[in-house]
Amino acid sequence: MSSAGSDKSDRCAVCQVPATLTCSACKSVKYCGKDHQREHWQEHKVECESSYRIENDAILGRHLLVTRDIQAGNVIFEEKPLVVGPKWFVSEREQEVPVMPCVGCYTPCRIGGFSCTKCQWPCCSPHCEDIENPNSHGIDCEILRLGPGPKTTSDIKAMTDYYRPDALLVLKCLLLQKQNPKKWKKLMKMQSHEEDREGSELQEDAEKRVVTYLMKNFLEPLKKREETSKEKLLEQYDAKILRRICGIIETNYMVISLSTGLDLSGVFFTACMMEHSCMPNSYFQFNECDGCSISVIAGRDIKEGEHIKIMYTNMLWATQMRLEHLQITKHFKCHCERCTDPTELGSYFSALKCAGDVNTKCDGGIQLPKDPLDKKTDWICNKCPMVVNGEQVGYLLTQMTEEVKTLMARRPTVKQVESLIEKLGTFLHPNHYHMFSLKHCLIQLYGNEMGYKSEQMSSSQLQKKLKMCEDLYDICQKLDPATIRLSIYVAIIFHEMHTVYMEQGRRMLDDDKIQALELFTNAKESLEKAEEVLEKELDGVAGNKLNDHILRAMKNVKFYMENMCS
Ligand SMILES: C[S@@+](CC[C@H](N)C(=O)[O-])C[C@H]1O[C@@H](n2cnc3c(N)ncnc32)[C@H](O)[C@@H]1O
Repeated sequence: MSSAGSDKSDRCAVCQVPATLTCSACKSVKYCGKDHQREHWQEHKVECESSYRIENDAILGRHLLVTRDIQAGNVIFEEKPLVVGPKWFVSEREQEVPVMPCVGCYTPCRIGGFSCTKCQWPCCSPHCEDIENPNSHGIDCEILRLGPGPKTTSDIKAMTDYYRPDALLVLKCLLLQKQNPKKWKKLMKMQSHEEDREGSELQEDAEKRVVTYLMKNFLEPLKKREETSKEKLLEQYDAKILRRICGIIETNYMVISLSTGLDLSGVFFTACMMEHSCMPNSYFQFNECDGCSISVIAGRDIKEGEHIKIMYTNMLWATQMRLEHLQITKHFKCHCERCTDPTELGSYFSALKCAGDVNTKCDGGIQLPKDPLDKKTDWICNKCPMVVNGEQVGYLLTQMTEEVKTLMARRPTVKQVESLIEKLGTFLHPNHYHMFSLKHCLIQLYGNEMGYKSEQMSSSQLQKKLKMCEDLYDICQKLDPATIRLSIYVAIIFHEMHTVYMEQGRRMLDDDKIQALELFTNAKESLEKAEEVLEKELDGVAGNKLNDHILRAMKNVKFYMENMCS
């Protein structure tokens, strides 16, 4: 692991020799002498004046420690990116779609449409200002021009294969050494997990898609050009440095979802030091108008001495899935409170129902992993002696995952979702992650599908939907008590609760206006809660869309409260 420039240790933050001079303001960074203290000030002053500092330990590496209490909702710090570029992880399906960010300004553009007249890479318009701006596309263009271009421009496959957004991101990182040496120096200090990546599938993929591709098409021609012209454009551009950049990106990149619906990747020097926890205390937002700068915000009250923690993986995955994802992409094992608890904070998100053995039926037992951190662990029942081995559980879940995925991919009907819930319910705890996703889908189908429109649903069906919403909310609260990561899910749940209250209120209007008003008030409160949790997601397309929907629903509720209940 590379070392930090300003972590707290007994060594000089600049040259790493043993040091005794301490920064008098924060008392946390040491120097060998005044010269290095002065040299380091520009970099250090941000953290010196802030409510956190960089620490370093053997397990976490660099991480951020809070130096004074921070209230929920407060911005802990803001930072400009070292690099912003096209998406790093491009799925196989996405690789075939002929759309990529404009090589100048990142507006989505069609491959085969407009292109930069010099390098021929796709751009949004012949008048794109960034294409002409030497600070955004200048040096990229100089390198991209050296490439041979796609085999043919009449075949979309040949074009999508040639114009690779992930390789462009790596090139953008590489070119920092020319464009902005200070940023390049910082980038090179970031963790890359180079040794851990050796021989891994991710590394082999990056080798083919990025390293070999960039070397063959652009960097070997650059070498030839440099040899002929005797002029050096870049100091380092061999395969080794490209591999290192791939590791730095994979370990650190953040997904920036633009309002255009396109995702970019960003690398930030300090924000990327935030550690992972499946129980995060902070979240972040990007500001598109400010070059995609990041704001890190406290998701709950954070006490002095706590670490700033975000979530690198999916909160709605089971422990085994999260652990595997973190191991493959970030090379560590999470030991947070949720990962080490077989019940996953009392949510029973991975729990199975125990069926007992052939001779003795089990009476309502629940099966949980004995050691949740071990993939091969036995699963034991909390009521009977039944033990199932990890492999069998894995096999069962793989089958179920396939079934759930297939159903969800083809716009399922209420009946189809209900029947899969019933089928899987024989084996799975009602809170299991498969049950959660099916039920979350079902609450949105109830009220919308023909035959299940709110006005068509019976009172007991409405009650069933409401109960399902409450149960789902209860699970979300256990997994994410301050609703830091599950805002969209929770907002949907509240929105669906509101639809039930509205329908119940409408049915009461003729008989009991006071009770109807109470139900409309419940609907209004549910929408207010939805609005509140969505605040964290207002920098994204999905959050904004849902927010608009909620604002319209709120107008309707207020209309009913003001005009129908008197
Ligand atoms: C985005 S970087 C964070 C900064 C990094 N610690 C450094 O020193 O540059 C992600 C890496 O930090 C380490 N890390 C983050 N969270 C961790 C955790 N909860 N437990 C162990 N290692 C963690 C892992 O090595 C991971 O690949």
